[in-house]
Amino acid sequence: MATRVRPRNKRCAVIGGSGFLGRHLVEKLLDRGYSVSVFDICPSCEVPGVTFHRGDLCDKQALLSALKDVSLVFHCASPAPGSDNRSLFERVNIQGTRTVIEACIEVGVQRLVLTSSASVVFEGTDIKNGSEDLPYAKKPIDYYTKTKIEQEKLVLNACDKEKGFLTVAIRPHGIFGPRDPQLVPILVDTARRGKMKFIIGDGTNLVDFTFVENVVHGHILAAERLRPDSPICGKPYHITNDEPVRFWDFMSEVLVGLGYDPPRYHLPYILVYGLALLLWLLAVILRPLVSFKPTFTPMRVALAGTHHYYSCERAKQDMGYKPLVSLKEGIACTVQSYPHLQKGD
Ligand SMILES: NC(=O)C1=CN([C@@H]2O[C@H](COP(=O)(O)OP(=O)(O)OC[C@H]3O[C@@H](n4cnc5c(N)ncnc54)[C@H](OP(=O)(O)O)[C@@H]3O)[C@@H](O)[C@H]2O)C=CC1
Ligand SMILES: CC(C)CCC[C@@H](C)[C@H]1CC[C@H]2C3=C(CC[C@]12C)[C@@]1(C)CCC(=O)C[C@@H]1CC3
Repeated sequence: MATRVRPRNKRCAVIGGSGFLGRHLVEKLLDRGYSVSVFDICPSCEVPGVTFHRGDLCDKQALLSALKDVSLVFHCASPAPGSDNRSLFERVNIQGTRTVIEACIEVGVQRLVLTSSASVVFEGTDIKNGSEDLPYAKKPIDYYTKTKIEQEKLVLNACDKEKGFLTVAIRPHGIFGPRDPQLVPILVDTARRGKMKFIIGDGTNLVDFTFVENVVHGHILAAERLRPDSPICGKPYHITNDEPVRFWDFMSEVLVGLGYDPPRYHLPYILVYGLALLLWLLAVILRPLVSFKPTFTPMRVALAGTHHYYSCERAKQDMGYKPLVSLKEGIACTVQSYPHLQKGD
């Protein structure tokens, strides 16, 4: 069978393309006529039509061969936030991202789109309709956030119109959707262990949850608008569903959709946060002897008990972004994609 040769600007690579967001992105890029290579440490990307390169993004030689002939790179690889492994985060998100930038420049990649996170400005206190002008968190709550900040700075500072290397960072928040390995599975696991009975705080805190297809849409718009004359070069952009929702209403809707009871009883935020800090400290101290991972980490408790929603006005203005799927549709689609997590299964 003859293979169609695509123009270089339609040849892209997705680093982290086997992951949750990465794989949705790969599928949409293929639909839009891109030829796609995936570079990932995890070998689970079996999407037909994709060239798969297995490797660690800290390995420059492996990257150089995977990025040959590619003009556009999406970097959406990261260790999972729950891993709480400082050296892994530093190695992959900081040193690894440096390596990605060097490799891109060496092989002549012209555009690099980073998946950052809106959490780079989150310090555990309320953020209401936060814009991209908010400063980076001075005291990030965890190593994931700390290294995502450094990663974003590296990518945005590497933007160089003279050298023809353009970069942009997309900051999604609370991504959910089919095949998400985090939000719904952790929620259901917590419910199955009988720990989802409590609302942390008064339950009125508003947050952003963003359906994965909207996040993908934001990435592709950014990539296609990344030209030397564009205002988006070297800048970060929030991508959300633009429908802040009460954290506990969202959790309840997902739980009820899957057949579980919603949480009912209230616990004071400060008490739960203090307990989570204590548990985290215990886990660190006891790590040489026993390994246990608390469900209620300080970061999760902070996310569950504060306002954190962001304005995506800038993405609307500069790249014509508009969410394609509403929160209601996104939740329905997500719930029905997890038949195995339904109560009783
Ligand atoms: N999920 C969310 O709510 C949000 C996510 N983000 C960001 O979006 C991006 C994608 O997240 P998501 O899809 O949820 O995460 P996933 O864990 O599903 O995907 C990340 C992928 O990167 C791979 N990876 C990890 N380390 C390396 C490495 N050293 N070299 C090559 N590949 C590696 C992972 O493999 P393995 O599974 O084997 O580790 C995985 O396949 C991340 O950058 C994350 O920080 C931002 C905001 C919110
Ligand atoms: C146990 C319950 C209190 C909470 C269960 C749900 C949580 C697992 C998720 C709710 C908000 C999510 C979230 C992220 C991970 C999963 C949650 C904590 C991120 C930390 C993922 C990475 C990011 O960049 C930011 C996300 C914010 C929201």
